[in-house]
Amino acid sequence: MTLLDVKNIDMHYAQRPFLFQRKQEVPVLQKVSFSLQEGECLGIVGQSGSGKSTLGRIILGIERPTNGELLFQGVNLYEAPSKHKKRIRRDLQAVFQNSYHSFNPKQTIFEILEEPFLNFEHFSKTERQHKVRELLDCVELERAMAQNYPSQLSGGQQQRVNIARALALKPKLIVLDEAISSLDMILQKKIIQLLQTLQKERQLAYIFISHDLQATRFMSDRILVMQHGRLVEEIGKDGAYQHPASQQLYHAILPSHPRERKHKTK
Ligand SMILES: Nc1ncnc2c1ncn2[C@@H]1O[C@H](COP(=O)(O)OP(=O)(O)OP(=O)(O)O)[C@@H](O)[C@H]1O
Repeated sequence: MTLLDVKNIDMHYAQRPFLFQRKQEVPVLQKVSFSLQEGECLGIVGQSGSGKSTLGRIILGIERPTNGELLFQGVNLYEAPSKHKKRIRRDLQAVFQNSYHSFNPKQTIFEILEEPFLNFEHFSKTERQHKVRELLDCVELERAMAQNYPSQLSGGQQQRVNIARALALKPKLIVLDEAISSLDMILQKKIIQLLQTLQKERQLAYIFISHDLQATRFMSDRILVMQHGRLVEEIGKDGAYQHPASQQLYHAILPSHPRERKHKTK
């Protein structure tokens, strides 16, 4: 079943071309349309500045597009009455790249993870403690870590806390914007495996935004390639890269062995 329908999204920002010049409307997204099925992982790749994060913010309801429609389970995200919006906010969560900056450093991990329940549920303290323990188990973090502060955790552990927080309200879709980019290769693999397990267990859908084609390919059922604010190609799981923008991204991946690198640049 279709979870998300993105229809003809345009986004313009007012930018000053040069100092002291009058602001002009610059198109950052143009006629972006796609849909996402329940439980699907859709990758969005593109070079820096192609509009990936802007699109992610629009999907999350953080920014309103200049034109176009966004339907979440058939409900228009920007026109919905507040009761519906609250429901959509639960179902739509995000994990961003810089995990540390998304925390209040004065809160313990327990306080960070109990917050969604305080905001959206009427659980007792004991129920919240139980739920936080469940979340820590889910992302394979020690329960004792609940008493720590974010600064006492490694980057990988912080990103697990972020994923746990995103999972708290049992969402239907998580937008992962460069969510593994700041981690080393081994941690990236572990987090991808964790995300894939959670996806299967919970029928979760992901939008996996990245400039890393290799990681996105590994993670996604389908990939959309963006260039200058437009979707220029859709690639299936084992599909070939046809568009020059996709090929450029593909050729930017350095194979691990120098012999393969030589072969690839031919
Ligand atoms: N609030 C804003 N005001 C003006 N311009 C903006 C704003 N946000 C983004 N832009 C512009 O929109 C374009 C796309 O930015 P965006 O961050 O969406 O790209 P991206 O593909 O996610 O890049 P990266 O991979 O580097 O994060 C850029 O040229 C950027 O300068």
